[in-house]
Amino acid sequence: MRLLIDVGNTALKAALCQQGEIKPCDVSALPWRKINELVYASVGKNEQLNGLLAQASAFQVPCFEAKVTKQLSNLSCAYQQFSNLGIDRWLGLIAAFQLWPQQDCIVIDTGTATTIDVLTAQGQHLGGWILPGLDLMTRSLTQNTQRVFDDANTPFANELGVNTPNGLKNGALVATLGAVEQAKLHLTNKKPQLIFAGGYGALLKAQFLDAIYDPQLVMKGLNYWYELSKN
Ligand SMILES: CC(C)(COP(=O)(O)O)[C@@H](O)C(=O)NCCC(=O)O
Ligand SMILES: [K+]
Repeated sequence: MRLLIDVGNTALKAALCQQGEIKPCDVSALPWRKINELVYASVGKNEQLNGLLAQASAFQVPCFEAKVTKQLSNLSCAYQQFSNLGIDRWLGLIAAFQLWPQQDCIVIDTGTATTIDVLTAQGQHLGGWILPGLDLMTRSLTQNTQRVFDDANTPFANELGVNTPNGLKNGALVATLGAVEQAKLHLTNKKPQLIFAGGYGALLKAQFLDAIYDPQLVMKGLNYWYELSKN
């Protein structure tokens, strides 16, 4: 059994992989005796991760950290300084390339930040953008203005705002949707596969026809990274 750990800036996510099946799990009750290896990716320092690595070594479970490389199988990274690319973005690209081969893809991962990455059918990562996540956008305004306020019960909607919380939330949503539309312009294929992941992935996916929401995209990418890298 393989333990997969994805550390973002907001949350640490864990999953157990057995016979290719990836299931989210709770790190407070791990079957350590059944875990053969721990594979992890982290975009920043994390005390909880350090605790898990310490437990792994206590149970003699080998640990492997995923890193960005310029090339991985036929996938190539757009960044010259490839180690500066967020590992979560690289893992999302690996998963997209494995799951939608020969297809132009746009990978949108909404977490603390919303990242957008453009990938050609040939495995060429063209690059992408880093936006504040939806909550970061709304919080930055409510915390830095006197009269913009939010309302927890107001949904994000792709509509004109007719009150302050609407204007705030819908603005964050349409700014993000607009960036996805802009990403499409960088592909000659007008119907790329849109793949959403992360906290607001389902919300964003619902705004597009034929888009995919895969909450386990980064975890699948982490698993593929390990399979592709260990050989
Ligand atoms: C942009 C990110 C913070 C997103 O991470 P997350 O929202 O999952 O915490 C992460 O991909 C990152 O640290 N990127 C490094 C800079 C770059 O990708 O160019
Ligand atoms: K993330």
